[in-house]
Amino acid sequence: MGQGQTGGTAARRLALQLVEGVWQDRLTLAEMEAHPHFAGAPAEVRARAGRLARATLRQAGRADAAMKPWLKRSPKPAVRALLRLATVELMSDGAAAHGVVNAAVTLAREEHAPSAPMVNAVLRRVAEDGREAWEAAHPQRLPNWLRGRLSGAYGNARVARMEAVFEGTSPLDITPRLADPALAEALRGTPLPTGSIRLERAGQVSALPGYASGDWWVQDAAAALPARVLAAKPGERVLDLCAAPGGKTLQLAAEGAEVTALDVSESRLERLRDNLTRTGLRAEVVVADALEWKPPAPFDAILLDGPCTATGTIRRHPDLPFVKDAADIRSMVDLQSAMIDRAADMLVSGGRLVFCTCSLLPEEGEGQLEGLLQRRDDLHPDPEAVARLPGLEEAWIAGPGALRLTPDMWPERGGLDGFFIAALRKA
Ligand SMILES: C[S@@+](CC[C@H](N)C(=O)[O-])C[C@H]1O[C@@H](n2cnc3c(N)ncnc32)[C@H](O)[C@@H]1O
Repeated sequence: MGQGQTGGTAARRLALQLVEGVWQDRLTLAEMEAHPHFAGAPAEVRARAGRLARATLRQAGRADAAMKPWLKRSPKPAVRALLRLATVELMSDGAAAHGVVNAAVTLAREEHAPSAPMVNAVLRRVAEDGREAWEAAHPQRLPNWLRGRLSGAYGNARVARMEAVFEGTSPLDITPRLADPALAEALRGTPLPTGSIRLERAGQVSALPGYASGDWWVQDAAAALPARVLAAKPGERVLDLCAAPGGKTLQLAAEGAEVTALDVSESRLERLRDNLTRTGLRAEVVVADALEWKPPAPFDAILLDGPCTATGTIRRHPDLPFVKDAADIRSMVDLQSAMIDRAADMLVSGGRLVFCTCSLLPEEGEGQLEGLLQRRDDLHPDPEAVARLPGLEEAWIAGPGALRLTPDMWPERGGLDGFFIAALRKA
């Protein structure tokens, strides 16, 4: 067996472990990729395994449709994972069919020897005749815990459009430190109306022009909106209450505000500090629990990007629907409401609060806004703050002072992450 084939089987073995870890053990890709077992593999094996695992998590539904006609009975989960992985590679990777099938049979022999002949037979049929069923299949459906909630909030047709988005990969968005028309050209990117720059094919991020000099940072176009709605002014005292790894802190600091960046996670704040160093921007960094920390003085403005189910980021994190479930929602919602109250108490009279979550669930967005307006009579929606947003689209507005972004928006530009953003002012 030549070098390429050996490497190919190693990458597929690692990819199989990743998808099984997600589907069976509910481990995140980030957790597994940080583990020495994965991190110790050669870089090209890791890169290929990561790509293959993500493609499989995104398109397993299509793979099931393509192999169904040739499966006599339902295979056990580990064998199904292997069949899905190989089918996705056969149908979407352009890899030579014999190499994919041989590698899958090798992997089947290692762990599930009695299934190897079946794996061989099914994959040969898929390679020859699976294309039509693959292409005709509905994009992979979200798990029921999430699909039901999203259908209730957005309707079945819109959820189907989101599922189509979740099958594909996402472009790379960057936020410039300064508005510089030459930057998009230098990066061969497209300026977006909201101020971000979008790159269709990025390659290695750290090799791009302006990375080392800190002229920009990676941040989804939707994730860049909350800080723009807050519109920090030079010299203002601004608190970024859940700050790490710091994309929004960098935006606030780039506006010249005196920023305090607080987060409970020391390790995530390390990344924030690295980002500040690279960009040459300044912020006071505080490691603390937002619910317990007492500020020396109230703030002019606060950005609260609360912890949430992160369901708005599925197109970048295809493991997420499988590792989370409905049990995660209640505790997140309670924590967010407590943080909103804490933030409101830390504001000067007349101060601005922007609350946001990268969630698609109304409980973590629209419901939070409704709840806080019922609970508190000192916070009021600030529609003017939203109206000033560059590139604002009518379809994003979700009531006074509120924006709702979903991944099916901007289809002609390549989509964007899901977010809920509310702008408020303290009486
Ligand atoms: C959505 S992330 C923040 C992303 C960040 N704003 C950015 O733009 O890079 C939520 C953050 O909340 C932090 N967090 C969770 N519970 C917290 C608490 N009780 N106090 C402070 N931070 C907390 C997490 O560590 C996490 O970094």
